[in-house]
Amino acid sequence: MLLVNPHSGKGQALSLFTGHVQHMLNEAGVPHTLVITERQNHARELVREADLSQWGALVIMSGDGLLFEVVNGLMEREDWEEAIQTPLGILPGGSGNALAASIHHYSGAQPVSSEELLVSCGFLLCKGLVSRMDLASVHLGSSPSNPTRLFSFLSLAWGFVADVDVESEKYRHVGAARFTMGTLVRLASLRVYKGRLAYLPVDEAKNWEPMSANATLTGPPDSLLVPLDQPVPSDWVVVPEEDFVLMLAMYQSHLAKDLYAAPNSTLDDGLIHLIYVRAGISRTALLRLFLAMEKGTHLANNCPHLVYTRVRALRLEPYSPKGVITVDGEVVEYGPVQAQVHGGIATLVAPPAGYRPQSPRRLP
Ligand SMILES: Nc1ncnc2c1ncn2[C@@H]1O[C@H](COP(=O)(O)OP(=O)(O)OP(=O)(O)O)[C@@H](O)[C@H]1O
Repeated sequence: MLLVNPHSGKGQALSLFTGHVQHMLNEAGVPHTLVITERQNHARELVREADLSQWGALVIMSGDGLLFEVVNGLMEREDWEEAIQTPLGILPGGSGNALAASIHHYSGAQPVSSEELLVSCGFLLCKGLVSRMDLASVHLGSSPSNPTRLFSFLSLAWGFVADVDVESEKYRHVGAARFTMGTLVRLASLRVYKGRLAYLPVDEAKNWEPMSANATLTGPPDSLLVPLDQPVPSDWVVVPEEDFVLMLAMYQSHLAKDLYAAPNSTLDDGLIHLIYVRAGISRTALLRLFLAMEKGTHLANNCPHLVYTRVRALRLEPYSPKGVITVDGEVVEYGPVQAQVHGGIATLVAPPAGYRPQSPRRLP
């Protein structure tokens, strides 16, 4: 099933699909049914109810937001454990296209233009290789006794990055350049975000009483988390600083096509790559970090304000009453939030680790 959001990106997803990918699928003998999404949550409802045995894969042609709906629709099903093993595919039709860029990168290919990225993802779709993908379970807790849980395949952001993501929506007509424009605008009014950040380092992962053992939540138990109204367990690290410029948790390599934010990440490493920038960084140094992020060299920049660490779970408690938190680029309820990674629970149409593309052969 190929779900196309006709409004994604610059509003050309359907013509991009028919112009670049459809004939590739036909030539590769990949039968597909096109579903044009009609509204927000259409895809989520559709996959929640669908007879999944009919489909070899669920592929979306949109930005990451439509895949976010599909993942959460699958995880809301009674048979979530089986449902989330349905191979998921992505064709870049948005302006960010973080997962598509990550898959392209994992395939060993060099960075390319937006249209070439679409062709590359179409080609990988025709090949049909599948891999495991991590998901993070994210709890949003303005009401700690009844937290909302959702599943994320890409990122959790607060502060500078989340603000830029939301504020740059108005520049979406320029495509991927919207993030550069948004970054420059926000740099001009750089601010400090106050809150408490804590995390479970990779080596400390110990299981606690499963949090989702209550019957109301579908999905795997979050054995590393305790309820949001309780202090974090003793083996967590509480970051001493409470003034930040940004917090970014990534489970894939790219935050957008040209933002190679977590260069050490792989599709199913079972890790959250946590990056935070402490307050006190100058505008110039922050700009330098974002410029370096295009090449993925920002972590080697020796920036004293930047901290990078690999974790299994984290908790963020923002102090300011208003603000923006994004999950996979989508704005979610603002307030305390915690997450834990579930290694490799989803399946993605993407080449496995170590895959190297064959050099093109000339047809006889
Ligand atoms: N026909 C539709 N009309 C309006 N909204 C839709 C429609 N189909 C899907 N949506 C919604 O559009 C939202 C944005 O989609 P998505 O993130 O995939 O694309 P995008 O916003 O163009 O991508 P990007 O954020 O990279 O620019 C999704 O949350 C989805 O629910």
